Amino acid sequence: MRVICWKTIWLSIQTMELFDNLMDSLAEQSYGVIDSFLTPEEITDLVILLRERHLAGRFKTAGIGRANDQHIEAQIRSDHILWLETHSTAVMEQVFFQKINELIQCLNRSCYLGLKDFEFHYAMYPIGTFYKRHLDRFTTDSHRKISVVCYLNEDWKTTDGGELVLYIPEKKPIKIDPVGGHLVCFEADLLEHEVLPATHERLSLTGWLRTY
Ligand SMILES: O=C(O)CCC(=O)C(=O)O
Ligand SMILES: [Fe+2]
Repeated sequence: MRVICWKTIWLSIQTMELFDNLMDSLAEQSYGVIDSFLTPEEITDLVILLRERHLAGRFKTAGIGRANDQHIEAQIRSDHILWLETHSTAVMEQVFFQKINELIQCLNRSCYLGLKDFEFHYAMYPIGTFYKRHLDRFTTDSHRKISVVCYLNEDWKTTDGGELVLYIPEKKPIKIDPVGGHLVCFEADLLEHEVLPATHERLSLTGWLRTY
């Protein structure tokens, strides 16, 4: 006899509701936020992975420009990044990718975006570092449709700074605190944005949903 796990059903109904709200917000304002995309335990596991890899010297100073034409511009951005491998054997990264795949399916169903792929990197912003106002999509690569940032900052306070500022055309800029577990999505070719300096190290998973 099949046992129905009500907790699983309840959790997936909750996730669907969160995704529905995100779709509405994306359609109306070109951006959306989910407050509890990751649980505190999931954040802790991802931070452990991030720190292990950082200690192993695998992070690089982030550059600007296309993948095959990157150069470092410390006046524009000064975070350190490490790209994730899609076929990672780390369980927590696979759990994260599974959630991103569910998000992609939802976006394709509701917004007909034709998303087929994603790419993500860990980002570590040391104290006082920033990423000046920019647009994520390159003029020569139109396949990045949606920018996604998932924060990994445990116990973040508003006074710690490090806000993501979204510049929505003809509206007042929106400031978002990089609170652990929060996920922000926005249209990669539309919204200019910047990362303000923080008084604490600032951690995230940042990526793009692509049409291939
Ligand atoms: O970390 C954030 O809030 C945004 C990061 C960002 O804009 C980027 O990596 O392109
Ligand atoms: Fe960006």
